[in-house]
Amino acid sequence: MDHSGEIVLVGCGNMGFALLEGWVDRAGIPAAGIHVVEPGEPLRQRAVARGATVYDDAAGLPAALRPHAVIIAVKPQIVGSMLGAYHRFTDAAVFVSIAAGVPISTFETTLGEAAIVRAMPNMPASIGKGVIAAFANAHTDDGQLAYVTDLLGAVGSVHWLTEERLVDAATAISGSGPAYLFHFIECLADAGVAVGLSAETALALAKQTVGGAAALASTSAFSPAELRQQVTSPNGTTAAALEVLMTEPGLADLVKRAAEAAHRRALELAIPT
Ligand SMILES: NC(=O)C1=CN([C@@H]2O[C@H](COP(=O)(O)OP(=O)(O)OC[C@H]3O[C@@H](n4cnc5c(N)ncnc54)[C@H](OP(=O)(O)O)[C@@H]3O)[C@@H](O)[C@H]2O)C=CC1
Ligand SMILES: O=C(O)[C@@H]1CCC=N1
Repeated sequence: MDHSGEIVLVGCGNMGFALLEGWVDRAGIPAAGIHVVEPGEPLRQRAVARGATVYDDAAGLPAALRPHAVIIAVKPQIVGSMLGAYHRFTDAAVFVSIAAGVPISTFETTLGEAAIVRAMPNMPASIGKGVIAAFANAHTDDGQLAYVTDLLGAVGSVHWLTEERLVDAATAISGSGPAYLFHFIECLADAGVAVGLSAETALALAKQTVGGAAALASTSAFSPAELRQQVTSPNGTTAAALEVLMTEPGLADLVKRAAEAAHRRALELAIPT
């Protein structure tokens, strides 16, 4: 990847900082070229600790700055009101929004015929293991598409989508998905305590089980269903557990309803408050 381009990162909260960490710590993108706009003093300080240049407001950005990319990582509800301050970058930069639900049309209302990408990363980007779904508007040229693919690809695998509405679907699966898995780890650890393990041992076993199973599922030639069958001895312990998890409506229904709720919320976030 060409590391010479400068980046403006707007919002350095949970996900903005995860991207910053991934770019600087894992992908070797020079922190000095990353300009972070973030009102929160402690959050600016942790960005400074990674080597980024920080500002409490867009007005502080240097007049001569011509970034290759402006990353919008603020809450969906405030996107519309803060975009105007970045209009001056539209002639040189591609705008990459990670805001859940906010449609490209909201950006075009303020930015006009700018290059805009709607991307949905997830938290494991902070350790270079993210997955990012993305959709670009028609004003994004091939060079900008390649640049954004490299930039997002530096922190995870990038999947370009053919329709913007699919970004909301991806949000419900991979954007929010890490939280589902973190909750599953909590549940598995609690279950471990219930059958007699110490809290510390139960959490260690639960974390490594989910991490190991995810790594195996990612790298194995077998499908998740085949791997599940390999763990399940006839009339054994796993079969006893899966009878609980897979008897309808079961876990499948619960996960489907959870993802549908996330998807509905993404659609609601498209409507300006
Ligand atoms: N968390 C996640 O795993 C993921 C989040 N996203 C999306 O990323 C975006 C950010 O989410 P998340 O990081 O969790 O939220 P956070 O609230 O942690 O981060 C947003 C940050 O932006 C700051 N901010 C507010 N106004 C401005 C402004 N005008 N200019 C610059 N920064 C500003 C906020 O400060 P303050 O709090 O003081 O207002 C806050 O520190 C959201 O749109 C979300 O949908 C996408 C994928 C995954
Ligand atoms: O919860 C949210 O709305 C954001 C989007 C995906 C993950 N976090």
